[in-house]
Amino acid sequence: MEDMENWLAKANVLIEALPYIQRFHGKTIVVKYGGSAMVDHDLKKNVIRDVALLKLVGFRPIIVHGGGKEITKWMKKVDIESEFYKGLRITDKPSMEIVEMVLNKINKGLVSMMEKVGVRAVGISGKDGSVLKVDKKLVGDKDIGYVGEIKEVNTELLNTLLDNDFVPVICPIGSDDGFYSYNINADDAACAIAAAVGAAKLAFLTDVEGVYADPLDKSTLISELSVKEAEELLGSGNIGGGMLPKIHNCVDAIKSGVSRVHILDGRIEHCLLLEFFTNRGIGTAIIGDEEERYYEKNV
Ligand SMILES: Nc1ncnc2c1ncn2[C@@H]1O[C@H](COP(=O)(O)OP(=O)(O)O)[C@@H](O)[C@H]1O
Ligand SMILES: CC(=O)N[C@@H](CCC(=O)OP(=O)(O)O)C(=O)O
Repeated sequence: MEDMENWLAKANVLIEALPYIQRFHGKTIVVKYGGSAMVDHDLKKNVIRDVALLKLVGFRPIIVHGGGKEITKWMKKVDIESEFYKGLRITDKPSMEIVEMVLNKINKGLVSMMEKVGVRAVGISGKDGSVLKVDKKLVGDKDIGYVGEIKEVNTELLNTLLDNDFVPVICPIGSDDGFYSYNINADDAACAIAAAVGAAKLAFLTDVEGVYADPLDKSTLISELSVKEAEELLGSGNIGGGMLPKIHNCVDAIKSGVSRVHILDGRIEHCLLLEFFTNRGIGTAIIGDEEERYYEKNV
């Protein structure tokens, strides 16, 4: 009897997933996998398996990954101190070399994990196929070195990979018109790519439950944020560090036509499956308007 109940519960989980599978079937989705949520190998394996499942039920996933923590670790090994300005790494020439080596290493590691679970993946940087063309980024009038502002996303290679059943795994390095390498914040890269491919959803996996109205008070977790509320929050002084570029990018992504943007806790096992296939909202959803709120609850 108990066995029967267990089986029925499992069947119900699959049935609950049905409308979501229908909604996203054939749609391109972008998963931004942040370095903060990559520290545990088992969790990493789960994230990759979740993306593999999304692929196998007919979605067209693209992974854009970061690796900020790993870069900082390797910089320390060669006695380079990491410095950030408004959440962005100040990147001189020697730092750029480390950034590129570390991100490429992470990239191929993720590809191997994906291939191991039987899903074909291709790892590229934004330099391949000129996917990410950049100009040097200035923050106000501050020069932060070889940091790129994306000016163009070439989707040709991405669409070729997606159409041929590969999962593109992209690390955030781009090139300028002179083909010099630039370090790009991975949230910027994910947002620009999601907008360029017309993604139906952009999910940021990070190492917090979601966005807090007050980062010192965990009870202030926000489950839904409209663009207007997100913009107000950015001006409140309560958003700091890596969350700054993330929320700016969430707002930009919605404004560029990405329907759903989520910030999820990558430390929760299978957070992607929970977000995509169930109606328990986890993390923080950034949404366009009241109608979207209504639609999500009634899907
Ligand atoms: N209001 C806030 N709500 C949630 N996290 C915040 C907030 N302000 C700052 N943060 C910080 O932002 C971090 C997430 O950004 P980041 O470290 O760049 O992650 P990732 O590597 O996933 O991009 C969190 O670990 C948290 O310390
Ligand atoms: C310009 C800039 O800050 N680039 C980032 C690129 C990696 C990244 O964004 O990684 P996370 O997603 O793990 O933060 C950096 O050098 O850390």
